[in-house]
Amino acid sequence: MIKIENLPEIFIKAMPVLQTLESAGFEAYFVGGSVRDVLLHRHVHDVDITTSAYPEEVKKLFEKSIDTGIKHGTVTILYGGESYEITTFRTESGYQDFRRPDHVTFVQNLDEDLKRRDFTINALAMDTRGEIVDLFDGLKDLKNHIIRAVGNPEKRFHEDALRMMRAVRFMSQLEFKLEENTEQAIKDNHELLKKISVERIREEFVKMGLGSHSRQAFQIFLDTELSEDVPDFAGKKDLLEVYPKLQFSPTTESNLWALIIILLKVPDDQISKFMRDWKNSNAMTEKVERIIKMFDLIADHAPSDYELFEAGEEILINTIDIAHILGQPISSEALVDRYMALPIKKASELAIDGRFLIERGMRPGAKLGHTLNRIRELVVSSKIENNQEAIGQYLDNLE
Ligand SMILES: Nc1ccn([C@@H]2O[C@H](COP(=O)(O)OP(=O)(O)OP(=O)(O)O)[C@@H](O)[C@H]2O)c(=O)n1
Ligand SMILES: [Mg+2]
Repeated sequence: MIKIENLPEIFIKAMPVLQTLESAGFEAYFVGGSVRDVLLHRHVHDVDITTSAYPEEVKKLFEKSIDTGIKHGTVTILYGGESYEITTFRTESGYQDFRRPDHVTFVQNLDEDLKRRDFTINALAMDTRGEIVDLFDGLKDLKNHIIRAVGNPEKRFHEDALRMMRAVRFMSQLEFKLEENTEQAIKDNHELLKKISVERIREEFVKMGLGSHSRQAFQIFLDTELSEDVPDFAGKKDLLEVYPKLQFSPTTESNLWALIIILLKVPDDQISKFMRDWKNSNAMTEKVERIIKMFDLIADHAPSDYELFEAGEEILINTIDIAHILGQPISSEALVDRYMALPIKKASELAIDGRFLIERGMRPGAKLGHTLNRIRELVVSSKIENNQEAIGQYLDNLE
């Protein structure tokens, strides 16, 4: 049996939680992503715990708990300033709608619980001594970089169709290959994805897009036809085929969307609909629209100082990145240098505000706003210095 020495701090901190459960006569293990990631020497972001104790029994053992998903056997407990999800050993039965179990059945042993998990690499458990429970050769698949469904892949995808998206997401994040039968089952069942909420699909899609092997994973996302069952992608395979052939991958969520929108040739007036179809936030939509606008602008002409200012640092960097990914010849260094040399980079850095104009006798209203904009433009393009004296002089000359 393999045993992990030198467990990361996050496990050490959680150990008393497992020990509390064990002392009360229950079994308890770390399970899922945390065990996989520690074995891969990847950062462990949270630990999930599975136990033979029923939710009510778990709650009795800890002072503070929250009923996060008590129907599904999950309680969140607070311990040592951290929160932990503790889920009772369970199987899932009766997946009428391919999404969520109709009801869960608690089971008395770990084996039954591990059997209903998605992939072999996610079906590993670790006990309080750091010993690994590996019923489905998950360790071998970890070593060989393979994503393989636990048992019958068809069954696993019928239980929860999102798992098909999780497969390509893990390919991208972990740089793993998809086992043949698992891939075939996705090809045969991709349509089940239509039953899954867009929010859940989006989460996996973004993780796939931002993983280190996103272009390879994207190819499988297309080959398996999963792409036919997500919003606005159906029938667009020829346009999306460009993605896996790109030189680089996007590194921000906004750039992932901007890139997809550019590849799909979504017209400007349809971008917000596209973003809404994917249930993106208004803030994300606005950012993506600004990046695409700047991308088009840069393709059309060398931006003025004021256009650089209006874009702002984040949009500019993202736009340069997109141009880079798409192999567009732009002088990114020169653009960044010019941006860095702008006299002001934010509207709030202007030496005057509306009050300054009012004190000089201007009445609040449209004209004041217009004057303020004009001054900002002149300051940004270095035609007036950014101080009250120089701006005052400019206003004197206007009168
Ligand atoms: N559709 C799903 C979702 C989750 N799981 C199981 O629940 C564990 C925890 O799920 P989750 O936190 O969503 O994924 P992780 O594998 O932990 O990956 P991440 O690092 O993204 O959290 C998984 O490892 C897997 O064993 C599953 O079988 N089927
Ligand atoms: Mg997890």
